Amino acid sequence: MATAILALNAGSSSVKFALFRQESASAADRVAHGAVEGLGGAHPQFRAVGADGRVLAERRWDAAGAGDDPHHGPVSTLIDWVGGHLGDVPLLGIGHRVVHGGADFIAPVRVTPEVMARLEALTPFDPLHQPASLGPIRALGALRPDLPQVACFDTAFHHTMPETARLLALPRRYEEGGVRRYGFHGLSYDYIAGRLPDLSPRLAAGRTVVAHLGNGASLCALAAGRSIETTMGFSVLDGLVMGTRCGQIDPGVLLYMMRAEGLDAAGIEDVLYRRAGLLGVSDLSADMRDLHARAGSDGRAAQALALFVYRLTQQVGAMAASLGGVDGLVFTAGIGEHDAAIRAAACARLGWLGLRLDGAANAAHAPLISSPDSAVEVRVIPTDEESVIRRDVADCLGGVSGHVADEVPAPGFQRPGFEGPDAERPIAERPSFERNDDE
Ligand SMILES: Nc1ncnc2c1ncn2[C@@H]1O[C@H](COP(=O)(O)OP(=O)(O)O)[C@@H](O)[C@H]1O
Ligand SMILES: CC(=O)OP(=O)(O)O
Ligand SMILES: [Mg+2]
Repeated sequence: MATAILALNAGSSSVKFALFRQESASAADRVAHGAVEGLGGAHPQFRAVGADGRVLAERRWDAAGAGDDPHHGPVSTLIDWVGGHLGDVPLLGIGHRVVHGGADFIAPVRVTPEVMARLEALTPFDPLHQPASLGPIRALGALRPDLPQVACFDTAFHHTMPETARLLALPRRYEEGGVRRYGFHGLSYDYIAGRLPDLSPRLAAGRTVVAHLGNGASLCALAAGRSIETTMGFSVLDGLVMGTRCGQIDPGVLLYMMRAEGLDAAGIEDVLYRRAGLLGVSDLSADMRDLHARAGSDGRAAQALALFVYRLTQQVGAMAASLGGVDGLVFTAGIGEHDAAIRAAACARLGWLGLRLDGAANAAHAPLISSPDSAVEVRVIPTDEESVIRRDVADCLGGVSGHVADEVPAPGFQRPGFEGPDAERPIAERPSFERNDDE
């Protein structure tokens, strides 16, 4: 019998969703997707689009008088629409992207009041994403207590990182309190790792740097498909320059903000999460498309682009050092999938790795964009966090799981044959950096 699964991906101002219909263990189809946008604003709006791109529903409403919970109205609109759209097909459950799972949650988990309490306790670790992740779960729990909900964690995929990579150089008591590196964007990296065996057995078995470049941006070092390092750490602020987040920063700057400007925690949080990054440097926009459009005439827009690419390539170098070389580079998410100019600029700076871009393939957004003589295989793979959530829900609730589950290994899956860079294996014995079969 057919069943359905709803996958939610909540951000600070929007909730994206995908609705899957599963006929059997081998067939799961995305029948609709869409978003509620403008959360917290005066006029949130809901839009659902079918698999063929046709708009199935559009609603806009007045948030005034909707009560204290900004998620209640949007979530009730969504779940009512889903029920009507599915007709007789039962909804098996709802999966949620939850950004922080802390040290304990290294696999998807069915939401219970006890699980919710533990996830709420992680809010100080990510004061912006965690409430956005948990809001829809709470609202749905109140509206539809009969529906099972599953939390799928952005942190879980990185549980394979070696201990050394997890440590921050702080007094031990911080580590004992959970102040250590976690890594994020794990649902996206899980999806990419699951695609590699089909797309490139060489990258699936080798050393691959994945660049998830969206509003939030990070890199992941995959050794035989497992995360061994990533640029985000304790929080989603670390690593690359992002739309409005600072990325890697000297902590001395925070002390300066406190002492010289008198900023408190909320003030610093506002600067680092919402006013920094591309927006802060350009003083113009957090959106790459705006910056490209203005870079010719606006020096600060050009500088923001240059800094984004500079830090990106520097940190690809750091991932390469952790992996002991690089066989592949994968671009994904909004910028990674669509911005040929950023990919070209980054690849030009990575020539020292033996990387050679195929300019025409890159301009055409082809799946393989490196030239045949490149020592590093460069690919563009559109990410799909929602299909990983669907797989996790199906696995967690013991129902059927469809084709993605066959492609994407479950969290905790241990691929044989690569112990990671902390293994006692000399670099010379690891797969060669120059592994081009044509050479
Ligand atoms: N055609 C494009 N060219 C350049 N950048 C793009 C393009 N399309 C989207 N982007 C960038 O992608 C970013 C959003 O990426 P996305 O993965 O959708 O982010 P998120 O899921 O974190 O909200 C936007 O801020 C924009 O800068
Ligand atoms: C973890 C994170 O930064 O998520 P997003 O890119 O959706 O903001
Ligand atoms: Mg995203």
